[in-house]
Amino acid sequence: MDNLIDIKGVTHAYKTPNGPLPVLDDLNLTVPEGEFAAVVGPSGCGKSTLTRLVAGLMKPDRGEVWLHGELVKSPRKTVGMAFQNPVMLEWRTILQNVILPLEIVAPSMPSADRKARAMELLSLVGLEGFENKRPSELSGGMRQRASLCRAIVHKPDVLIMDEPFGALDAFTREDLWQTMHQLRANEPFTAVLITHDLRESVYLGDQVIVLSGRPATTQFVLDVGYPGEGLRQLDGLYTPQCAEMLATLRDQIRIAQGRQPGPAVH
Ligand SMILES: Nc1ncnc2c1ncn2[C@@H]1O[C@H](COP(=O)(O)OP(=O)(O)OP(=O)(O)O)[C@@H](O)[C@H]1O
Repeated sequence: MDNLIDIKGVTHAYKTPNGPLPVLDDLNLTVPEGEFAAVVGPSGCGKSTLTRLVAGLMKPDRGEVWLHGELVKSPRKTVGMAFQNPVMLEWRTILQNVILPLEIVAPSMPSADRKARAMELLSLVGLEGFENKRPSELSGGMRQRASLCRAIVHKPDVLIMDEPFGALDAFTREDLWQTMHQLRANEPFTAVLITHDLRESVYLGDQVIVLSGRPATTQFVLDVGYPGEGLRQLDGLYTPQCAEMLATLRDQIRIAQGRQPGPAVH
């Protein structure tokens, strides 16, 4: 499998009034095409910075970011993004919000095709019938569903998500995890998910990348062998196999925070 994302020796420091703040240090990371990478690490270690570099919104001081065999030098249209608080345009309907990336990336696409593509995704995530509502008429979970549709409507090379489920209640979050799997089953894509939730990282990720404390480097990579076949089931999170993966990740986070690993979980 080819690597869709290849991050090679990336080092970056922000310029601040108190001098440079080193954030990433010789970070290497690869995500094969079609894989879902979850990135976890201590608060403030540089996770969001990493997403900005992959999207081409910033350039690293040193090192290279490659997407689909091309060196990233500027913002990429072929990246889809979703954040904790979806930014929706209130003067547009949900359907018009979802269509927006197509207007930018595929201006010559007939409007009936744009609409059909957006409706296909909206019905997949259970929002059929809400397409003519305004964003403020939807719940937070519904808005996030619509925002995921908008992030992949133009079939981006990679979907980057920065804590997209962080502001949702636990039940809605688990619903959205399942929606994420349905979207991938329908139309496989490569994804990078930043999260603070280790269960989420194991439920959604094919690999979980643990970043060290700032300046961050890749400290540990867990290959997730999720129990069961086909679409992942939430019950799988309560198996000994998942408990062990979660214990490993918890230990790695403690190490990244400069603390002692915890006692073994049985
Ligand atoms: N534009 C900027 N200028 C200066 N410092 C910045 C800038 N953006 C981020 N930082 C600092 O860089 C460090 C890493 O920030 P970043 O947002 O990448 O971390 P994070 O791991 O995503 O954080 P969190 O887990 O809290 O969301 C933080 O200390 C932050 O304050």
